[in-house]
Amino acid sequence: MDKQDNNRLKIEAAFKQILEAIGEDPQREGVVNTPARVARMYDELFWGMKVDPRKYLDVSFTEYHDELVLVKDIPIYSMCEHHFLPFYGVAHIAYIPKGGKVVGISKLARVAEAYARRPQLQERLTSQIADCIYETLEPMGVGVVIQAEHMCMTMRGIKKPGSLTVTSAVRGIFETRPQTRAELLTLILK
Ligand SMILES: Nc1nc2c(ncn2[C@@H]2O[C@H](COP(=O)(O)OP(=O)(O)OP(=O)(O)O)[C@@H](O)[C@H]2O)c(=O)[nH]1
Ligand SMILES: [Zn+2]
Repeated sequence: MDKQDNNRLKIEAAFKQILEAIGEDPQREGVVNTPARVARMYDELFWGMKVDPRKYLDVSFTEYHDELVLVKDIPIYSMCEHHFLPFYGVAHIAYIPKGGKVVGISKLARVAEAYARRPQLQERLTSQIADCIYETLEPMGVGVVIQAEHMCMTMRGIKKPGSLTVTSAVRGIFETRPQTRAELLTLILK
């Protein structure tokens, strides 16, 4: 049995216990395959645990556009590490290349996706994306903004549906030049 099979079995066994603990009959027809389904689903929701997202930025190429590149409204789904409930929304990722070092724009979304598919905090997700791009591409600057709704705040707890959490992480020129940062935030949030 390989490691992945073994991990799925662990999740299955644990989820069967959760079913029992909430008063379900784990043999009931409707839920008998649920532990196995949850195990497969967790593979999908947490696949980012197994990758180093820096690899997506290995394939940079040269194009002398040393000005803003902004990919807006990238949908993201992540899991709150405190409650294991989803938080979801959009990520906006901007960078200003240096020395013509650019990447395919889909790679920015791939970086966001890989970090989102882990137990996360919105702040950490935002900084991880920014740091990954800043350290790998060594651009003039990077700015990341995420706007998300947290189900742990909407369907339970304080129950405030529609509340939106906005986080930002800026590096390089966006950090040192307030005017450049202000221009970016205006473009992102309009
Ligand atoms: N900063 C931050 N907090 C988060 C994030 N996701 C969830 N939380 C918060 O994590 C906190 C966990 O607080 P606890 O008091 O330990 O847990 P709790 O009793 O379930 O808290 P309530 O949600 O207030 O009922 C809550 O305030 C959540 O709103 C996130 O991405 N960033
Ligand atoms: Zn939560």
